[in-house]
Amino acid sequence: MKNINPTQTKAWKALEAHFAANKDRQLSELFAADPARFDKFSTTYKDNILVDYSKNLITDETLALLFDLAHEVDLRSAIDAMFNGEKINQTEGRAVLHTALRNRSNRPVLVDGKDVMPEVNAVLAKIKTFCDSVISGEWKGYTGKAIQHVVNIGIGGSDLGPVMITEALRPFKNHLQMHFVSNVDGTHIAETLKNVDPETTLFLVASKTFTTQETMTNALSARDWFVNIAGDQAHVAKHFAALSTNTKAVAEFGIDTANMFEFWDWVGGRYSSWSAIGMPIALSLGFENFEALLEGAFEMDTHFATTTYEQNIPVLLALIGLWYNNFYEAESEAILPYDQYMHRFAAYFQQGNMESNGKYVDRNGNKVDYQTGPIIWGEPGTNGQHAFYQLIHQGTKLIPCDFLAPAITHNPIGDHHPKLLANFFAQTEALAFGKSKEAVEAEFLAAGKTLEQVKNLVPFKVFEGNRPTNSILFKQMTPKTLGALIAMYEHKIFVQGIIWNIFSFDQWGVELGKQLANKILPELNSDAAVTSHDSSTNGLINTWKAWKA
Ligand SMILES: O=P(O)(O)OC[C@H]1O[C@@H](O)[C@@H](O)[C@@H](O)[C@@H]1O
Repeated sequence: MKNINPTQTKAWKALEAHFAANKDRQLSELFAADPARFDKFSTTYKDNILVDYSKNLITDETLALLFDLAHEVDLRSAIDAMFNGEKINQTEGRAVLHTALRNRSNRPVLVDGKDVMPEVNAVLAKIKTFCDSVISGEWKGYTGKAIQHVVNIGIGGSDLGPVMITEALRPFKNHLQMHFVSNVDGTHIAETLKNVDPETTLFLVASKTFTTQETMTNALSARDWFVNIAGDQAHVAKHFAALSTNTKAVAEFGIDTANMFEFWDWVGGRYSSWSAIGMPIALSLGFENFEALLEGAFEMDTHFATTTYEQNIPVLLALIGLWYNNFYEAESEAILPYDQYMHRFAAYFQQGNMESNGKYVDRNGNKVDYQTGPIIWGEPGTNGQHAFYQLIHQGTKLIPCDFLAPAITHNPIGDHHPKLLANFFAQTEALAFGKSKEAVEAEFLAAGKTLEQVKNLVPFKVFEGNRPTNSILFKQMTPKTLGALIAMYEHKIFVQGIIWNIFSFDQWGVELGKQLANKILPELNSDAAVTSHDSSTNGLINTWKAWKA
C-alpha cells in the first residue's frame, strides 16, 4: 500500500481545477445535454441490482480524474493486500479478512503462512449443526422443552449487523423469536426478560473481546436471572452460548466452550456479521439463508476484486462520495431505504462507515489536512420525507443521498408498493431538477391567482434542485441481495479509506470514553463529593449523588 497524501497527487490537483471550472454545473443541463446519460451512468449488477448514478454532478471527465486518483494511490494493490490477508490493519497488527468468512470458492487465504479457510469452514459447520438442532427443536432446555426465544446480548458490531439483517430478512424467518439486548441501561435487559421464558430461551453472548462492559454486565444479569429461576448453575450449559474470539474469558464466564462459536482477530467488529457473530441470523433465518447471505457478499467481493474501476460499483460509489466530501465539502451522506424491513440499514452503516473512516490521523501518523469520513444518517422512506427531507430539498447544506428500494415487495397489499415506489422515484427527480420560479408562477396562475397576489410567496416555493443522489433499485430483498448490498457498502468504505490514507479497520476513538467511564464508576459508589475532574464533570457527578439519595 502507498501511504500518500491524496491531495498531493496529480489527479487531486486536476480534480481541484476541474471542480473550480465546473462547480456551478447543473444536473438539469447535464441531462439536457445528453439524452443517453442514464445509459452511460448506470449499471445493472447480475440482472438484479440497478445502480443509477446519473443524478450526480459528474461528467466523463470527472470520473476519469477520479479513476486517475484511484490509480495514483494504487488502490489495486490495496485491494489485493486485503483479500490476500496482509496485515493492513497496521495499528492493531492484524489482517482484514471478512472476505475470507464468505469465501465460497475456498481459495486458500493465508495469514502468517496458514490457510484460514479450514477453520472458517469448521466453525460454519458447527454453526449449522447447532442451528439445525435448535430450529428443529432437538436442542432441549433444562426442563426438556424446545427453544422458542433467542436473546442476543452484544453491542456495536456484535449487535447492529444481526439486528439489521434479521430485520431486513424478516420474510425468511422461522418460528424462533429474536430479541436483542445491547444497552447497559438496565431497562433493555429488564424489558426483554419480561417477554421470555427461561425454559425456552437461548442466550447468545456475542462479543469479540468478551470484555465489553455493556455486554458482560447484561450477560451476568441474564445469567443471574436464569440461574435464579432454573435453580442450578449446571442448566446454564443448555441456555447460554458464546460468540467470541476470547476462549479464556468465555470459559471464565462459565459458558461451556463446546457452546462457543469462534472467530478471529482478523475480523473487525463492524465487519463480523459474516462470522459466528451471525449466529442469530442463522438461527432466525435458517443456516441455508445465512449461507445465501454469504454467497451474495462473496459475489460482490468477486465483482469488487476483479472488475475494472469504470464498471466497479463499490469503486464508483466511493469515488462519487469522495467527490462531494472533498470538493463540494459535503459533510454528510444520507442512506434512505424505501423498504420498511431495512429500517436499521442506515444505523448499521453509521457504525460501518463512521467507525471505519472517522479518523484524523493518516497512515503515516500525521494529522490530515483534508476531510475524511462523512457523517452517515438516514431513515426509511417515506417516513423521512415527512421529517427531515425539507432540509435536503431546501436547506443550505449539500447532502448526497442513496435511495434504495425493492422492485418487488414481500407484502403486495393493495397499491401500497406502487405508492411507495412513486415516492422513491419522485424524490430523486425533485432533488435533481427542483421546481423553477416559472413553474411555481404557472401553478399559481392555473389556480386563478395573479402574479401580483403571489409574488411574496413564490421564493418559498421554488426548489433549486441540483441535489445529487444514487438510486439503487434491486429486484427483491433476499439473503443473497442483502449480502451483496452490504458488501457493496463495505468496499465503498474501504476504497475511500485507502484514498484518504487512513486506517479504516481500527477504532481507537472509542477507547477514551471507555477508560474515563471505568475511572468514574468507582467514584459513583462512594459518598464523598468528587473533586478530581473539571468543574463541569464534578458538578454533574455531585448533583447526581445528591439527587439519587
Ligand atoms: O464485540 P465486542 O468486543 O464486545 O465489541 C463491541 C464493539 O465495541 C466497540 O467499542 C467498538 O470497538 C466496536 O467496533 C465493537 O463492535
